[in-house]
Amino acid sequence: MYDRLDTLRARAAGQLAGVLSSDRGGTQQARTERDNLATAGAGRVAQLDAAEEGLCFGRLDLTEGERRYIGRIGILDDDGDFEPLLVDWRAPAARPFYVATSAAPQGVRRRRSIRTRFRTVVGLDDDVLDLDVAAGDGASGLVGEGALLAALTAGRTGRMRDVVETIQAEQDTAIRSELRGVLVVQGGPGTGKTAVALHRAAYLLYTYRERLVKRGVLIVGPNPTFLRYVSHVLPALGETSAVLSTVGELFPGVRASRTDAPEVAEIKGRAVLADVIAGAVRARQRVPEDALEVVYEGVKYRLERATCVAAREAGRGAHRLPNFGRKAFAEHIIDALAGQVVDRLNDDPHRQETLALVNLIAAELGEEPGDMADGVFLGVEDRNRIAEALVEEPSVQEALDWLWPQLTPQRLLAELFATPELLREAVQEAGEGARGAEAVQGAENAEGTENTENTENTENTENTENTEGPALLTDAELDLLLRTPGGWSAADIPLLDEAAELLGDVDTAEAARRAEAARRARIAYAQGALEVAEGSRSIDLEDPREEIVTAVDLVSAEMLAERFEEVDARSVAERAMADRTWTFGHVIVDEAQELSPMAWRLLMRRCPARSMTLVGDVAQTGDPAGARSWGEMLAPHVEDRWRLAELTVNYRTPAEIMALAAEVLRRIDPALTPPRSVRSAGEEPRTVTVPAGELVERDAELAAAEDAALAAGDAADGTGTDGGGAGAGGRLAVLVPAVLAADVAEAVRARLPEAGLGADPDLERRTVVLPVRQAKGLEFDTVLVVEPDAVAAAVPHGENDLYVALTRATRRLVIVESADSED
Ligand SMILES: Nc1ncnc2c1ncn2[C@@H]1O[C@H](COP(=O)(O)OP(=O)(O)OP(=O)(O)O)[C@@H](O)[C@H]1O
Repeated sequence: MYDRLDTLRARAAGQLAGVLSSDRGGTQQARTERDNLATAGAGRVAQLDAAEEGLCFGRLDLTEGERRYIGRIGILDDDGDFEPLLVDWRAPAARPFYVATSAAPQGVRRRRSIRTRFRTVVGLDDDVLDLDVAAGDGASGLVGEGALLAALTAGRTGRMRDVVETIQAEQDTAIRSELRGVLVVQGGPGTGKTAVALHRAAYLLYTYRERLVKRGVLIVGPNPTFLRYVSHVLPALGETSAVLSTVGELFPGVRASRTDAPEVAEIKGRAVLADVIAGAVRARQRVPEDALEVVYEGVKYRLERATCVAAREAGRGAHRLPNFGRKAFAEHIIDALAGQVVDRLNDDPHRQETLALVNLIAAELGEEPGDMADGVFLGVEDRNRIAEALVEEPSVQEALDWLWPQLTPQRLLAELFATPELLREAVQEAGEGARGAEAVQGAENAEGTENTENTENTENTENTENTEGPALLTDAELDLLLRTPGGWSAADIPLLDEAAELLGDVDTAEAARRAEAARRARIAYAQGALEVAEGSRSIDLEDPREEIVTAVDLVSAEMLAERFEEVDARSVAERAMADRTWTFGHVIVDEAQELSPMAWRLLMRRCPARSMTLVGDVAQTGDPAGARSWGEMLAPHVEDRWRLAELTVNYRTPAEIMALAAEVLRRIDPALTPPRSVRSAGEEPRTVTVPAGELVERDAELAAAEDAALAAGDAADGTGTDGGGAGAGGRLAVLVPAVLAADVAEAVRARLPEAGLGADPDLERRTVVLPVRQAKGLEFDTVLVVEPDAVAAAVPHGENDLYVALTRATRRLVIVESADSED
């Protein structure tokens, strides 16, 4: 198989070299096609390279005598019959490797796990399924137990690895679940949810390639540290077309750099903010109490309230989105002003004298008095010219901007959060808007019409009665939202997206309009080209008895135009991340319990087809805006149309450590069951109690001792490197309450200068110090949890954070608490 891999690789590399060295000239079209070929060729080479390590890892001996090899990619024999030499792990034929048991052997007699190191086989594990039945074995429920345990006890490296060789049956079911609809994968710590999420992405891209490569698959993770931790898994599986992102990176052109206090982030995450933003948008379409004055050519004109109300109605009637309705509104205002200017000029006190003079001249010339005789002084064209001049007038522009500004999401939110009056107006308007919409909704439902557009805006208004309801946000909450402008936080991103949605993307609409105009131009051009072809058809060939096929018969103008369309050479990922309105073929969310209702609204917009995989654990929710229940979280978007896959086996945390974590889980919710650990470590968790004043120093001391122990392991393995760099012997994390993070990091640095510290530390360092919240989704061989009581006491999800912290270790857990905290 490796011989065949070498051949395929040489061929792919040769083709790529050919494309790259070919003539760089030619038309734009030719260049773009060449770029696309080169990208595809490079992808193929990368895919073949990725298959090198562990190319073939399984064999199935079927009862019927067939033998199948399972591996990272599919390889066909090329001796003429193109029999599969190796079956891709994602192909249906590979499935029994993951799910066959002695109770349900699926035609499998023997499953063999093959372990290789480079190109040498170093181990075999056989499950003889019919023998297992005879011996009463196979009760562990694990598939390929030997290979699995070998994988689980290996030292961690600071990067997540793929698990294709040892996927377990319940994970396989989730991975291969169909593409459509919303799949929720719920599982306790260490049950392989992240592994499932990533392998599912690879499976979907393989199985539904045509459909998914064009729109892309988006994988959302909780923070950049986590994304870096998992970022090697898909490339190692030969997949490079998934987009990894946090929610904070999903608004093009904005990078979240500001940090919100947790209570502020929580308010910003509430679904009611959608109403507040809708209110803010409406409130920006103002009318004056009495009238607004504008100055044109030194003369004051009044825009009466009634005129402004009528203009606002005209704008709102013209388009649902204010940035598109504004044109109609502005035309109304300008028209009203132009009318006033014309009237004023016509009422000029000198007009009668001028008229008499003009008539006199006309009479002298022996001409008719003409138009002017009936009093029409300024015609339609004059009025249009005045209107054009008015649009340019600063005073008029100022009035228009006050009445109905053209807003970007950034300007709307920056001004909203910096101006108490705007915020209050927005909330008031939101209350009225929501009540109004609810009434409309009620009426429409009564008529039996379905209105999907409005449901999203009214979904959180149960508590706003038709009469005056409770305020959507309290005064104290409004105060928390106020801040000076400058920079955006992660919690602002869904709000910006919401605002863009409610205002109308002028840029996007403009781009679409230009694209459509260009398409029409190309069609017109192509039509011309076809006509020329038709006209120049040789007369000699025009034999009515023969069916002559010409270009005109073969292609339509549209087809020809498509051929000339410039193909966008950017990757799907690049295009998707640059376009706010991009919709993905599938969206996968890891640690999905952490997302706020506002973040869900953003993600749902990126996936209108609702083809999604959401993995997480509602018992691990740490974010104040996160979810308590999947049903509650999903109801506004898909009601109860989602399916659940549950993972019950913990592959990470040894039984001894899990027993301790289970106590915390009981405190979170006695109804929850901890996942069953697949192995024990043979070592109980250790608690070290230290005097309160020495806590920080002793943490550093213990961290140094554990670091040294891991380093010794590295040295024994022969994988160690100098200092605190990467080695395969294992990783240590010191997990601390946020308030102690800086002090402990400083003390650890003094002893271990190479340790990974700070907001986004390098996880490949042997030792890292992390605030507990940052440890979500990660794992380490040894974990030191500092001051667990302080972690648990944090509001509102302290116990959940502690549960997360206690379940990060694959081998050893040390708890450090101060004597005071024990009291
Ligand atoms: N089938 C498997 N074979 C080998 N290792 C596995 C398997 N499933 C999971 N693991 C390993 O178990 C560990 C935990 O997996 P993962 O991080 O995906 O769990 P999780 O459910 O996302 O955990 P948490 O919710 O605590 O973040 C990882 O090291 C992963 O590689």
